[in-house]
Amino acid sequence: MGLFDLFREDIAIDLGTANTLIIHNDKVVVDAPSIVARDRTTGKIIAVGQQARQMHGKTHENIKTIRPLKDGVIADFEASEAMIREMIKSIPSLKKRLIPPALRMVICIPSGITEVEKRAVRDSAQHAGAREVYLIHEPMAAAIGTGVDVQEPKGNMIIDIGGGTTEIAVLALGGIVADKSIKVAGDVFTNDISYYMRTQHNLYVGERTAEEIKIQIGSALDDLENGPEDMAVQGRDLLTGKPKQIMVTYKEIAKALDKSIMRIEDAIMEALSMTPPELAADIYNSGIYMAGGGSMLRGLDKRVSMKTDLPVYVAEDPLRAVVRGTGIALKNIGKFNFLMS
Ligand SMILES: Nc1ncnc2c1ncn2[C@@H]1O[C@H](COP(=O)(O)OP(=O)(O)OP(=O)(O)O)[C@@H](O)[C@H]1O
Repeated sequence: MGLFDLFREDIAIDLGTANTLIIHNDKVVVDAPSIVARDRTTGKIIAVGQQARQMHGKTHENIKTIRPLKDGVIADFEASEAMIREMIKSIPSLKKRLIPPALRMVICIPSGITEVEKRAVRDSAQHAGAREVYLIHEPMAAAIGTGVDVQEPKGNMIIDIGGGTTEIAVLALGGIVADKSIKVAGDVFTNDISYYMRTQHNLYVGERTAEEIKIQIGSALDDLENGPEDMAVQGRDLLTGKPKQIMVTYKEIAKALDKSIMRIEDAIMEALSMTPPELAADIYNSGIYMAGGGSMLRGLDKRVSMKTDLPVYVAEDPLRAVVRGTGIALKNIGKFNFLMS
């Protein structure tokens, strides 16, 4: 270990549209919503993560809550930099250091990202204190985090359904052979539910409520073996303006999400059709891996399996697969040639 190593700390970041996760010393030390609250008058950041999320949708005119990332990429540079900085500051094991450490970071980025968007991630990290920044494509990180050996001469298909993007990639020999990225993922599902509530029930629900509905009773199939119980949903009646409650079934949510899921299915079919035949044969044998929070939607694995006639495996703890993979990449910086410095 060199002298420099004593002052260096390594962290892996999954900078997501919905959630940001950080691994330090093999442990997930940050797992928080990607939200920042800013005071409009002073311009100061007053809260990030969970605390900012609690304010989301409930702010008065002096406070603004911002989601710094949109569709997997940085939409508000200043807010994302502040968010990264505050989240790093909150890591208990780093707080103890008398001298601020030189940070080496591995950050994952969507595969369809432009050079300008890549630059924004790198700059945000550097402004937040990183000395060395390495980037890794999200599907690669998701595959590693799911336990796939990405270096072997064998094709593997991974689908990462996050908040802003669904990334579908065929990986072999440490590289991405075919990929398709679409902006249909968890956030669109949430919007579909809000739209359904407004148009079918005249009920205006906020983003948080729509997301709760998705998590509690969301489904990709309208016929589940053990379907969830109906859910009581409160919001504002669009006709009378009064607060109101209605009961919602999972079958209704399956209907609300159907079109968006069809777009994901189409993207998967397109990625499969771009796959070279030898790798297609491998995928036929090994099936498809799914990760990301969106993959937790009830029945989605079954629906993709029915569409592709392939077995589908959902990662253990899908919300953490990407950061787990990023953490493994961090430990193997010298070994993994697909890490971009
Ligand atoms: N049980 C669940 N069922 C359905 N969706 C879920 C569930 N739990 C979380 N989600 C959704 O998963 C999404 C977040 O997933 P994830 O943290 O993997 O995304 P992200 O990495 O922040 O986004 P991106 O990769 O697009 O930048 C959110 O839209 C959230 O509502």
